Amino acid sequence: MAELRLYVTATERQAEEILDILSDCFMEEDYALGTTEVDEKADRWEASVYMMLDEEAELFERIKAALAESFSHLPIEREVLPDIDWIAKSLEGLKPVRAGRFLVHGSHDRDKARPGDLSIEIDAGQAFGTGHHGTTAGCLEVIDRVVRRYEPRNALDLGTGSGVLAIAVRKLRKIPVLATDIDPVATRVAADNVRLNGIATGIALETAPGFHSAAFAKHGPFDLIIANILARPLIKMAPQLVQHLSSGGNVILSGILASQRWKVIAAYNGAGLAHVRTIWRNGWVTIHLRSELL
Ligand SMILES: C[S@@+](CC[C@H](N)C(=O)[O-])C[C@H]1O[C@@H](n2cnc3c(N)ncnc32)[C@H](O)[C@@H]1O
Repeated sequence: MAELRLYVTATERQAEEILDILSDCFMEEDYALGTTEVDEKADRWEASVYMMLDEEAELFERIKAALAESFSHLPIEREVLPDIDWIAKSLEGLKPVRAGRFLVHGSHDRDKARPGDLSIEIDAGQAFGTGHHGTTAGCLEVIDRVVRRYEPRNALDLGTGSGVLAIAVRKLRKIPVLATDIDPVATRVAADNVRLNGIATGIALETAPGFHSAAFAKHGPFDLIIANILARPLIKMAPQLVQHLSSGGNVILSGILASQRWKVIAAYNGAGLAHVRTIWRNGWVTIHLRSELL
C-alpha cells in the first residue's frame, strides 16, 4: 500500500512547536514525524507525519484536533509518496554539505571548497556519514562550537561510521581521537577516509560494541565524547559513557528524534551531566552536555 504524509507549512520556530505537539499526540505510536526546511531565505519549513494511505482519515482528524489550539490557521496538506528506491536515491548526486566551518563533499566536488572552509572528503559508501543526515550535520555544527570554545585535549567518537566526525575533530585540533564502531566494515571504511583526508597519525580505530574494549581505558579518559548512535542505546550507555569522561568534559549526542530528547537528557542528567544546548536539523536533535569541573 502507498505511503502518505500529512504536513503543515510553517516557520522554523512554529515547525518545532508543531513537532512537539505531534510528538505528544503520537507518543507511544510508531508514526515517523519530522521537520524539513523548504526555503531557508523565506524561513519556510514543513512539519510532517508519515502514514499508510488507509490511515489518513483518522490521523487527519487527530492532527487537526492536536493543532486546534495554537495552529488552526495553518492548513493540513497531503502528499502521496512515490515508491522510490531510497538507498539508490541517497547515493545519487550528493551535493556538498556545510555545517559549522566544515564542508563535507564527495571526490567529485573537491573544487567547491572556499577559502576558510575545513573540507572533509567522504564518498558515499558502505558506512553511514556523508554529512547529509541531520544527525551528522548537527554533530559537525556542535563540534565546531565546542572544540573552539573548550579546546579539548583527547576525544572519543563512538559509532564513527565513515569516520567523518573523528576527521572533523582532528581537522580542528591536532589532538588524539579514538574512533570506534560495532561494525568492522565501518572501521575499515573510516580508516580509508582518514587516509584520504591526509591524516597520517592521531586517529586510533577500533571495532567494539559500546564500551566493551580495553581501548577505552588505554586511550581515555576523554574530555570530548561524541556519540551519534540512537536514543535507546545512548540512554543505556549513559553511566559507562560518563565513567570515561574527564571532569569538565563535553559530550555531544545525536541519532535522537526530537520527540525522544527529554528521555536522553534525563538519563544524562541522572549520570551527572548538565544540559548546555540542543540543536535541531530535519527532525533530529543533537545535544551538548557537560560535566561539572571537580
Ligand atoms: C548514525 S551512524 C553515525 C556515523 C557517523 N558518526 C556520523 O555521525 O555520521 C551510527 C554508527 O554507530 C554504529 N553503532 C551502532 N551501535 C553501536 C554500538 N553499540 N557501539 C558502537 N557503534 C555502534 C553503527 O554501526 C553506525 O556506524
